[in-house]
Amino acid sequence: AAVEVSEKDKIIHNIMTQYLPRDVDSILKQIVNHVEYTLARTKYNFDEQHAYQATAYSVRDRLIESWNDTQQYFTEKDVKRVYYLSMEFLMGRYLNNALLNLGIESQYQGALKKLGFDLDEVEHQERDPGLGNGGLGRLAACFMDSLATINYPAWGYGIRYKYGMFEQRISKEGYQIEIPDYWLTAGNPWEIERLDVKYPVRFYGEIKHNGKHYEWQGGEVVTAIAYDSPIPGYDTYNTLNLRLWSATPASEFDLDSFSRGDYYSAVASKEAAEKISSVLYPNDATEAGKELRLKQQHFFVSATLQDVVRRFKKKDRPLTELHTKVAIQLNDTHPTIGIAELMRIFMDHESMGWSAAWATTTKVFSYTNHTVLPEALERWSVDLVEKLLPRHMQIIYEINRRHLEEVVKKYPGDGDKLMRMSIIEEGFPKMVRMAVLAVVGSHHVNGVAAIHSGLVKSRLFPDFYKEQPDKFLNMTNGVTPRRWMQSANPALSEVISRWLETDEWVSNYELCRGLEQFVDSADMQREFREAKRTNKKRVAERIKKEFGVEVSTDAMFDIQVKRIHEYKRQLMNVLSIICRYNAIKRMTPAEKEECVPRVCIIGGKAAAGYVIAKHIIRLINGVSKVVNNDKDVGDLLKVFFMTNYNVTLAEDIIPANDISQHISTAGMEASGTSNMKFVMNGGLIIGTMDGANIEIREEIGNDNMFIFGLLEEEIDRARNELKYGGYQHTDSRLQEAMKQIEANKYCGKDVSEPLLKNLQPYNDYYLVTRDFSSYMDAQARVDEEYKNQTSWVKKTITSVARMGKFSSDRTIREYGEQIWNLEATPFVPSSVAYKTV
Ligand SMILES: [N-]=[N+]=N[C@]1([C@H](N)O)O[C@H](CO)[C@@H](O)[C@H](O)[C@H]1O
Repeated sequence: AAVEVSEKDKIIHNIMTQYLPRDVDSILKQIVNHVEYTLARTKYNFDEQHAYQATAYSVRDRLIESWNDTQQYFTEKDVKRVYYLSMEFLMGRYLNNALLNLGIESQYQGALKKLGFDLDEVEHQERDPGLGNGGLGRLAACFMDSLATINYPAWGYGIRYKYGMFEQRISKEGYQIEIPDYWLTAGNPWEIERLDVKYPVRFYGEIKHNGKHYEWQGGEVVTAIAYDSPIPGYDTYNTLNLRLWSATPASEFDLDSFSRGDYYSAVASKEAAEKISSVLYPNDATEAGKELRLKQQHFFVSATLQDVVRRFKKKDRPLTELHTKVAIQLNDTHPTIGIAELMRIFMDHESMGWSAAWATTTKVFSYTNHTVLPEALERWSVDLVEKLLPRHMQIIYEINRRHLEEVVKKYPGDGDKLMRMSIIEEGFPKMVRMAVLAVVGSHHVNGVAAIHSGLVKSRLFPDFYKEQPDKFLNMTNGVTPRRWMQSANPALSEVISRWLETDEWVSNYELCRGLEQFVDSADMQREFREAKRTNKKRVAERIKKEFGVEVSTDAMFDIQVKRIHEYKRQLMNVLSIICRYNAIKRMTPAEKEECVPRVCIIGGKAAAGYVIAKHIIRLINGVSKVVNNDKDVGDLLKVFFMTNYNVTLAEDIIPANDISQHISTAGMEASGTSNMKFVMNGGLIIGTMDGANIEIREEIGNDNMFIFGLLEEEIDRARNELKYGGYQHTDSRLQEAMKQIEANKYCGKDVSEPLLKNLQPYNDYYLVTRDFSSYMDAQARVDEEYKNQTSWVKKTITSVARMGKFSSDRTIREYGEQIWNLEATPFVPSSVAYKTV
């Protein structure tokens, strides 16, 4: 049917009809325009930082165009949207990713060149927004890129922390120091402050019943303000929205206290409000358990749900149909309070009855678990929830009462099952198990790799799995090939595109299988090696600059970068480095000839309060100092702890890997995602049968990986053997290394003692001593294999070719088909209301 076009539309339509032109000269004008009109600087005098800002604003203009059209198109098509709720979004730098996804990098290169700037240098001006801890936060970012690229209607919702992940510095003694990361010093051109999008969020207070429904009154109210960032898809017009909330005081100023002359509390309430979104809790895979953390969770979830319900209600239809247009994914238990919050909104604001409210709520939410580590499973004391969120505690009690009623009906008298399946953990104090609430309130629950999803069913929620097996799914993680290959590794990406004669693999990774037919081609092998050498050279220069040490790019670059955590066993890595060092010290010149030189790179942050993890960093720096200054060793072994590991550093060093380490105690790394990035960037893995390592091995083949160590099902027995003296390691290399540590060869007693204590059989919970010999055998296999560079490069080519499963596009398609039931909705500029290309 013809679309009714108002006069106003006709006028609007005839201005700004075209998308911003993409030629170099137009882009140059747009950049200089922003220097003048946005940065208010003269076009004759602006430096690299200003050039970055102006470039960012001009790219943002383009994103805003397709962003507005995409949202309008989704509204016009009345599509179902998924809302990804996450306390963390580790986005990394925006500029280069936006230029590549818009397919406009070379034009910007040309325009900036004409202005006397180098695009690479300009991109380095950008701060890396560290709004996340590690894998979980970065996964959310990769997912946003894939959601946009495969044209799924989606929004990301989170918190706009003023202080992101702390900046890590290393003292001259080798200890980690945490520096607050105020990342907004130069502002953020990639966000739009939405002063018109704000919601009240309440805390504390009391509950009244007004005869019709409950009312939550009193307490504290803060205002959530929205900050929107456009998320461009690759090679599509679709541009999604990431909405991050920032807390401000409900009333700008508490005039009453002020007029009472109580100036301090007038300001205090302002600060208290802003504190809610001020800092990210730096814990990875461990819960914070602090009141402010729960406040942060309720803050962003309440604002989000109010926003989602407002959007749904734009069209006149019953809220009992919310699930037909809205899917909400809980990124771990952090947003789980949302289940009680949606019930509150439905019943207290929308007058829905309990059953209708619950029926709709459980059709809206689905939950992803990211770890089985007991210390990471969030539990809040009932007292705290009752104090902070009294209405929610009421609702949680009622959810639990009705839930357990069903359990009792089916298993009368089975008190243990009741206890295991209860959202409330009895005891002093009583606790609310957020993971159980998430399972009870969700229509689907998934783990993030096959082995992990198995443990979620068998170890975390066996009773629930027994009742509803179909509720439990596996969604193996993935990473976006845009940032982690095309942007981070142009050298290798260029080789792949040339041999495949297309760069479509960037949005359809399965096409890379086509590389396998060339695996025996000397030319392809040479080009893969040259790309690797280019990346190793860049990292060698970085090491020279940062540590003043020359490294040879003929050496094998051995990299382990991830959060420092005992289960990730960086300690086992540094112990093997000490053994390698001792072995080299004993080598004859002839043996040294045969020895494969290694550059060992380790990096990662330890949570601020995680003492043992910080000790491990101190030991690594101690070993690095001794080894790197030992003339006997020379180029055969170099060790570096790369400071302040974050997304930008990962993009720089991952392409330079020959071998990367993913050596967690089996059953403890839910998935891992850096393992995928390393192999996609032409390296091989030494690892345990844990997390996604297992599926990577299935996809690329056992010959292309160096697997070692106990299997998950062997762990409990091994722990008991160690604990009760059934097993004592006899590895003389390990004993020698531990003796040296005890002698404080690499660090002081403050560090050596606690670390050695944890290696004692009864204490070695992470089985470092138990897996050590098998690990060293695998390391010896790596050395042997690396000597044959042709076979090595063939393994890397085969591996790159077979990594299609680990593109986050595959992961998101599975979520879309099996959990969210979404339609890909590519925006096609057609109807009158839209611009034309
Ligand atoms: N929390 N948490 N979980 C993790 C990571 N630490 O962020 O989530 C990541 C993303 O799912 C996993 O890859 C990783 O194994 C797991 O430990």
